[in-house]
Amino acid sequence: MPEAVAGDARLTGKLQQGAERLGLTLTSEQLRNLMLYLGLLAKWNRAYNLTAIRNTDEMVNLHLLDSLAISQHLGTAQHIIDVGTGPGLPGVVLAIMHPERKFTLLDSNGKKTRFLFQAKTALKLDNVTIVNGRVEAYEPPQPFDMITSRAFASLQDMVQWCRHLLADGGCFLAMKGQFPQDELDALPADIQLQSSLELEVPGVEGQRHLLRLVIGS
Ligand SMILES: C[S@@+](CC[C@H](N)C(=O)[O-])C[C@H]1O[C@@H](n2cnc3c(N)ncnc32)[C@H](O)[C@@H]1O
Repeated sequence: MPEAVAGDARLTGKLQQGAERLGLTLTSEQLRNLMLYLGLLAKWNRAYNLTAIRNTDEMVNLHLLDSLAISQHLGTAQHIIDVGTGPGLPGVVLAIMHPERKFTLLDSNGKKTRFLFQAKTALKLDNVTIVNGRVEAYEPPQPFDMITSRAFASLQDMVQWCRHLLADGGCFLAMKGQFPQDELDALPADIQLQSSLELEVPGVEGQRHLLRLVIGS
């Protein structure tokens, strides 16, 4: 079944065209790995309820393309943690796109991290480290340049739970739907919004925003 999804020419074309609309030209290896990940997600989702999205067409838009939409916005960050990654969104997609960067994928849900171990092995993602646990309690061997998150927590909780993970000069890259003005207003005074980008994701209705937050002096 993962092979059937991964080899589906229509879904592959849809992913490739969607990526092009985002300004990305996927290599054949990236395309193959993204489709293999889709196949694994669709398969294990049946047994373990990893995501509420069950339809593979919708997964292409709402999971793969939505994650790919931030692929060009990682700047120079080399050491990245995706917090509340769930089944690896956006973390696995970014790790496929950027094999030269290191990604830590963290989630407190054991079912989801067990799936991530399967995906890491199947996709040979040597640049990925998986951590099962609550982010507040995580003590990394070294701090990160960037913290990514999608559908994780309010900005206030995210900053409170994760700021100890950031290296000096590092940033948060938070994927949000509507512009979260109320969440920004509730942030501590030393957290600054460095930039906000409105993203258009093929096949995804509603607003998408990408917020870059830094810790000020
Ligand atoms: C709504 S899901 C989003 C998953 C994925 N980022 C996505 O966009 O599909 C939120 C995830 O955050 C995880 N989570 C919530 N609080 C957490 C915490 N304090 N530490 C680690 N993971 C947490 C949950 O287990 C869940 O998998």
